[in-house]
Amino acid sequence: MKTLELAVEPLSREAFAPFGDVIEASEAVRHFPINGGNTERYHDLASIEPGPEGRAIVSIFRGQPRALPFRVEMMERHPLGSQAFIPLSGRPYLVVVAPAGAPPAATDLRVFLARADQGVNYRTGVWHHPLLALDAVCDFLVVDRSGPGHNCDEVQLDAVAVIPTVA
Ligand SMILES: NC(=O)N[C@@H](O)C(=O)O
Ligand code: NI
Repeated sequence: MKTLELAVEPLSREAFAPFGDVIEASEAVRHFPINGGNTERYHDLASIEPGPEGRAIVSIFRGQPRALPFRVEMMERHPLGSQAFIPLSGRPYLVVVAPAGAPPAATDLRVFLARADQGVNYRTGVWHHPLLALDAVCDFLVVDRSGPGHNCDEVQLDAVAVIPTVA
């Protein structure tokens, strides 16, 4: 099968906007002091979409590290709800996405390197690769949907998309 190498981009709110939200305490988001000034609230960072008859739930995913270079051969989507990952283990991780809609070709994929202080929220239906932890076993807080209906579609890619070793 054909292979292609993917470029790895730094994760930013702007670059990730077609796919969902970046969850980070950035000066670019609305923030304000609470608790008498003891605490700063970085407000309303992600749109959690529990979908029809759904309920937003909080889980922890404990991911085994992926070896690089990594061969992306499949993608998935959640057609009924959003899915957010917030890193808990102080390490960077990889995010692979493609726009919602028709199943992606390997050339449609975008790869982002997320810092340990950045979470992501995949908008409903956005294609993504399952969790890609790096370097060590890492925990992630996950906010996604529980409810009736089929909420995970998987597709095999038309080519193998290789994520190179990142610095
Ligand atoms: N299957 C599952 O809950 N995990 C995936 O959705 C994922 O994006 O990691
Ligand atoms: Ni998922």
